[in-house]
Amino acid sequence: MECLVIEGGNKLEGELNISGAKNAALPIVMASLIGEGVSVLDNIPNLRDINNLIKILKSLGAEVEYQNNKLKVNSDSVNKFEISYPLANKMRASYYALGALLARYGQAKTSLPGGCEIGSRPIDLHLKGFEALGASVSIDHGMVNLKADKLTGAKIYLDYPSVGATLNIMMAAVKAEGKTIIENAAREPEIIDLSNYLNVMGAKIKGAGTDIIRIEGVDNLKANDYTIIPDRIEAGTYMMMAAITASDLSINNVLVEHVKPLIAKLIEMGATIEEDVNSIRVIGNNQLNAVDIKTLPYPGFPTDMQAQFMALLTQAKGVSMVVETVFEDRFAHVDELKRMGAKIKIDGRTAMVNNSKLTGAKVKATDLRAGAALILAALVAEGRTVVEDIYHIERGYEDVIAKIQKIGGNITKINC
Ligand SMILES: CC(=O)N[C@H]1[C@@H](OP(=O)(O)OP(=O)(O)OC[C@H]2O[C@@H](n3ccc(=O)[nH]c3=O)[C@H](O)[C@@H]2O)O[C@H](CO)[C@@H](O)[C@@H]1O
Ligand SMILES: C=C(OP(=O)(O)O)C(=O)O
Repeated sequence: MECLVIEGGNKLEGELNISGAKNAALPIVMASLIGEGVSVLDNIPNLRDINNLIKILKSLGAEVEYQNNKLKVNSDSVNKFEISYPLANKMRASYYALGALLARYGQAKTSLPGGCEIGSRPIDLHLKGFEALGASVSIDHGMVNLKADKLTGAKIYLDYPSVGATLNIMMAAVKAEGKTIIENAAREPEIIDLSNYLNVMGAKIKGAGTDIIRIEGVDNLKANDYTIIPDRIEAGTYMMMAAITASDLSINNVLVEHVKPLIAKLIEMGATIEEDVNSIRVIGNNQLNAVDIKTLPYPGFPTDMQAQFMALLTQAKGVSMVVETVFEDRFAHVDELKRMGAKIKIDGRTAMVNNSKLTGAKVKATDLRAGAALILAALVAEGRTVVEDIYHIERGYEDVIAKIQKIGGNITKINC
């Protein structure tokens, strides 16, 4: 097993570059299967999830080359439409094969997806959407089966603005006959990124980024090249890293509008923020104030930043309240932070966080963002922290060790 070893207490300084967005890259890579021919996708982060996705694409018969953050996909050789359990259960995004394969081949079969264990994470909204477009849906022995001789546009109201359901239904609908309208759609930047890519392949999608998405079906999509947006959650994590260590960091290759909810909270806490066109400088200090947050769909405070922000709140003066509304079970990091001395009390979906002195300990990354929160806590803790189960962190943070070392953090990977 590999672990991270972090010695806390260093001030960080300098600049770092943000990688392409995992949660945009995953659906976009899968959507490359819809376009006929070869797509070259740029700014694809080198992550465990992306490498798993490449295995999935190859298992379906696609030709894939990946080098220097560029991914070339030739979708024309796809000749299988089923993803096995060991491939699907390693990641959430395996379910995007449902929308993509249904659109291009009228059939798809996959085991129910994996991903971070942060709640029950059903896919009922995805399946209702596919059914509304005319697909038959069945679940046998844990495998989801979709079949459609023909897809027809429909009006689909999502009970909740699910990111995955919006992306999946958007993919399935691009070649459906007639018009599809997705109401109460998710508005995350990753939805806009997928819509832009599908549109450069010839799709007719309007309204991505608002809660009503309109799709006019077309006969065919032709593969095209595309560059993925920067990762707002990776950017946010390094913003919190500057604040928790009371350091001065410049974070480059960020779309500032995507991290506005985080900027607002850091300013409320008393950090100094300087915004430029594509970069943000965060200057922390030792006098941060307690604040409250409630996670919400975009443009609210992102649930994918809740764990990292909670680590930061342990260093604020006073008591902060964190309410998690998106996932019903996303506080697994609390017990691990408590091992490091964090004073946090949980009541249902609410956590009360007190100012705490953190000390290094042996902890485990229970999921991706929990792992990131532990790195943040360890960088400010007294002494040495050893983080286990770091494969979760490698699902979502490209070159995390090199990036933190570059700005002066004492972090290494060991066999443990
Ligand atoms: C790969 C990826 O992009 N993952 C992101 C995506 O996950 P994911 O797409 O799984 O998240 P959703 O937006 O779908 O989930 C939000 C809520 O809706 C519920 N739900 C969802 C679908 C469904 O069919 N039925 C249902 O009840 C979920 O259980 C959850 O409580 O958006 C989340 C919310 O921003 C992020 O935390 C994840 O990092
Ligand atoms: C929850 C996350 O990922 P996934 O949906 O892939 O599990 C995340 O990126 O924080």
